[in-house]
Amino acid sequence: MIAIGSDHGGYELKQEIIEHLKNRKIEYKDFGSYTKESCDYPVYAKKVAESIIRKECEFGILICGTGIGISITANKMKGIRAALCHDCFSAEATRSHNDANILAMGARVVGAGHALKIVDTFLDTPFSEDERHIRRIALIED
Ligand SMILES: O=C(CO)[C@H](O)[C@H](O)[C@H](O)COP(=O)(O)O
Repeated sequence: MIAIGSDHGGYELKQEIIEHLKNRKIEYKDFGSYTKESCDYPVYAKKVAESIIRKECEFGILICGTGIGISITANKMKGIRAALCHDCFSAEATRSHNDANILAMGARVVGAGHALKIVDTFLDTPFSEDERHIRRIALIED
């Protein structure tokens, strides 16, 4: 199950990603926002992060205008490793090396076509399970 959330700045891209997840038959839970009305990204970052901490969802996708505010917020929560990615190389590396559990993007930074490729790369790349990466993630958690 994928948790997805955005503020108003990310609302339209969120809806495009939801359509993409439906086409790929990937289950998702939409934590809002549900309109383009101005709202506060920390609210949605918290909802998505909590669903991962509860293990209700395996991964999260968070979108705001830049991806910055929403990823800063998510990373304040223990157990969350939110990666702000605007290219496929970073999306692959953060899954493989950091075992990132949230992908953050900025809808004012990246186009929808590219964003969908980044989503696919993130969701389709496994964690490497390499000892050095496990050690570094444990240091993050400490
Ligand atoms: O937190 C952000 C900046 O890193 C996001 O991009 C927000 O979406 C942005 O600040 C919202 O801006 P707005 O002027 O209220 O639309």
